Amino acid sequence: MDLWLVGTSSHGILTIWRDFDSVGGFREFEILDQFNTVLLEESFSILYHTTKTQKTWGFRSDSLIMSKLMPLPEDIPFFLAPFLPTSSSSLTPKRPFTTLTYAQSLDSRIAASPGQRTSISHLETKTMTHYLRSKHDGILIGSGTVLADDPGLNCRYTENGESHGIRPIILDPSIKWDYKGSKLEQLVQKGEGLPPWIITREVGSDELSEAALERQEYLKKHGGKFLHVISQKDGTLKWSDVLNKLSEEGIRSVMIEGGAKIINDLLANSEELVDSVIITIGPVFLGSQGVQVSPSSEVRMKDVAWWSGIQDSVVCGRLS
Ligand SMILES: NC(=O)C1=CN([C@@H]2O[C@H](COP(=O)(O)OP(=O)(O)OC[C@H]3O[C@@H](n4cnc5c(N)ncnc54)[C@H](OP(=O)(O)O)[C@@H]3O)[C@@H](O)[C@H]2O)C=CC1
Ligand SMILES: Nc1nc(O)c(N)c(N[C@@H]2O[C@H](COP(=O)(O)O)[C@@H](O)[C@H]2O)n1
Repeated sequence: MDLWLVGTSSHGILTIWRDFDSVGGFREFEILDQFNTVLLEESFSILYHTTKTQKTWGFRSDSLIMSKLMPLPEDIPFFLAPFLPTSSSSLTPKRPFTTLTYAQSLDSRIAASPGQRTSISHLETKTMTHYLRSKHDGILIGSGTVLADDPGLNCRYTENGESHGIRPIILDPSIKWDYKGSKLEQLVQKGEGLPPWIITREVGSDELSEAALERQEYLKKHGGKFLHVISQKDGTLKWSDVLNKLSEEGIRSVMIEGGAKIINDLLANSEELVDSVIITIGPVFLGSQGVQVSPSSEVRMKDVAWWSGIQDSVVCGRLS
């Protein structure tokens, strides 16, 4: 369990840091998030009163309930509209409408180091991400991301009080990730998320490790599903096959969030598979140890539009 430190700045913004080395107290801090204090949930109120007096306070991560999202900036729906799936998207069953979307630093990194969950987006653009989730049937990430981030992959944006169930889809060909005990499982148990689908390569059960078979059984028992795709000679899966499989399963739109391997592959090779690209850019340099987005060759975007908010900018476009 991590220790957390909370403090307010003079202009009333609550900042949450995570103890970096977990030993010897708070020596180095990773700034996790900044919340406008009025947006905090009830459970934060004690912390809020404590921090209001400029004191700091340590608490345990299991008592950290995520803040509510911010109100969505009014101009965001209009700005994003040309890049979103519509009700007539993907009526042809070949593949879903596919949005590639992620948050990056100024030096094109999506995490501070491999395997480290790193907050780049401001609460405002995080809210935009949840709005995007509300417009898609599925959200896809790779095994590297699920293992590093233990993400929630649900949609917390509500419209007229209605919530949207988005299907978490994980490209995990060798079933490395364990659903048991994950944040995703906790959300499903609370009725705040859907059980995930796992895309694996089509192999006989004798080719899977004992641990992978156990993970598979557990998830199947708890509402998850495995989608098998025939791999190429090098063991990788063709994106057209992956998307085709999702389409067969009724997914009409999917947002692909990462990580780096997946983003780099799709940017380099898949202009005919990706309909929109939506990138949040946060004002931070994550440094040369960071996980880099940089496709193997030049890629240009067309139909480009920019939006700027409190802290971040967002660029949307299509691959040319
Ligand atoms: N800032 C942001 O918006 C985001 C940041 N991230 C960060 O990205 C990092 C993870 O990135 P990365 O390590 O590159 O991992 P990825 O999430 O891209 O997963 C890579 C793995 O996915 C599987 N995979 C990918 N493509 C294929 C394919 N075509 N066929 C078969 N399997 C495939 C492979 O799994 P296997 O090895 O099991 O065969 C591969 O090793 C994390 O630190 C995370 O925090 C992630 C998403 C968004
Ligand atoms: N939009 C965005 N901004 C960041 O700063 C991020 N680090 C990410 N990461 C992606 O979001 C997933 C986490 O989602 P939950 O909030 O846990 O549902 C993570 O797995 C990355 O795909 N995104």
